[in-house]
Amino acid sequence: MSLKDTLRSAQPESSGPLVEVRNLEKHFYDNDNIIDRLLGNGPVSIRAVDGISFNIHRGETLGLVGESGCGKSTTGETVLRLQEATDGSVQFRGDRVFEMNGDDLSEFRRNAQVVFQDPYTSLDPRVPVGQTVREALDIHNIGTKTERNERVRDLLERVGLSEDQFDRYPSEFSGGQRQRIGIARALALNPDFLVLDEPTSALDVSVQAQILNLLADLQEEFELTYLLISHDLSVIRHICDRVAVMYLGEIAEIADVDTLFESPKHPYTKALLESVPRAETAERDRDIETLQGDVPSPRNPPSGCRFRTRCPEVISPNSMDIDQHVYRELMHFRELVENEEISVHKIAQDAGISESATELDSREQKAFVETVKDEVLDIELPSSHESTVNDAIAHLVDEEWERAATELRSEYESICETSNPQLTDDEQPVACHLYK
Ligand SMILES: Nc1ncnc2c1ncn2[C@@H]1O[C@H](COP(=O)(O)OP(=O)(O)OP(=O)(O)O)[C@@H](O)[C@H]1O
Repeated sequence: MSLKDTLRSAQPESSGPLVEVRNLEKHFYDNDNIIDRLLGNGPVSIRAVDGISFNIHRGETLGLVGESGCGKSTTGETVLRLQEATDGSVQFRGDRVFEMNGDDLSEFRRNAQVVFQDPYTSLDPRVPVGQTVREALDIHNIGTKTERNERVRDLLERVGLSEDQFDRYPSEFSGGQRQRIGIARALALNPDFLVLDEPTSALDVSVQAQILNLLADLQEEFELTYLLISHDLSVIRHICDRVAVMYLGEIAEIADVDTLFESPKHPYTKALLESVPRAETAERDRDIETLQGDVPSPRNPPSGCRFRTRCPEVISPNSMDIDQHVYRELMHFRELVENEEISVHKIAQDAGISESATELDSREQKAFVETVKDEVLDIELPSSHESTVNDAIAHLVDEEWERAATELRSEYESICETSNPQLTDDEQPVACHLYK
């Protein structure tokens, strides 16, 4: 039996998705060392991946897209069991990956490989590239050394290098060539499944398309299944069949690639698409609603829908007649009150209230309220909302934070804050209260 046949026979066929991810969680912990414990600091969890589910079908490319820090790489590494999951399950060809050991685990490691982002750091500068590509064959003790070297030479040619580059060192290759070596290394054991973690983002734009085309050709030739992680929507569009959009450890939307680009549902997907620069002049001048601010910290994610602090379509309470911009400002204001982040003393000074005043007369009270509105609430408040907001602000004079917050909450709380939407169970699953 040839070495290729040996590798091929290890892969029995079965029906169903190749990879099934269910409620996957990966939390990291800060303040978890002995010094922190001695100082009495409790561990703080970082919810990098917080309960995500998706399938990857045989032969397809599923894209995982989202801003930096939303948990894409942690997802890829946890699916491959390079990181230990906190909870949830991954099935590969129907077998539970987190329960594998011995031969099962070794078989899974042969079948599920990774290509990393940075071809500069992922190759050992002291090892000739042929040896690097051969390493996995050596570890799994596959074939004779001559057969292994022959396979490596084949692979180098297949990824667009030449077999006589076997004994060269990584420093002798360009970035694109090094990524080709990384791909050859990932293919050595004839895997079924590759996680491609930002495979082109460290490369020059001119080389990116060549690597993506190579990945597409290899997928067809070797019937590969890909999970492609990228923050770059043009890369996603170029190569993916379906796309899962990730935000702060959760999945916001899953759709096939054309549907996602032509009719996105989730406000986050829409904002991501809007933030891509357009080539056409007419399009360049459009009124772009880009993403405001940064992704909140996964140490303390927002309640309810995680995107609601940046969402342009937050749902206001039933039948409230209020402009979206005003509503978001009021939500932000309430958060400042809840977190006691308004400098009451400075505002009292700015309002001309004497430090020694124990009780304010109605003129001072009014001046305080107006100064808070001027300095903190950066909007023209419609008259129908004046009295609720003024009453709440008046409580801040006596630093009655909770009372002020309760009044604002009772009037302005949104379902987007109180309930975390789950992915719908339909053709284009989306996790947003607008699509119940
Ligand atoms: N080993 C770790 N210890 C603590 N926190 C971590 C660790 N690895 C990742 N994180 C945190 O988990 C969150 C998700 O990180 P991750 O790298 O998975 O995101 P990403 O979407 O791949 O972003 P990027 O594109 O920047 O790599 C981030 O807040 C990150 O700081």
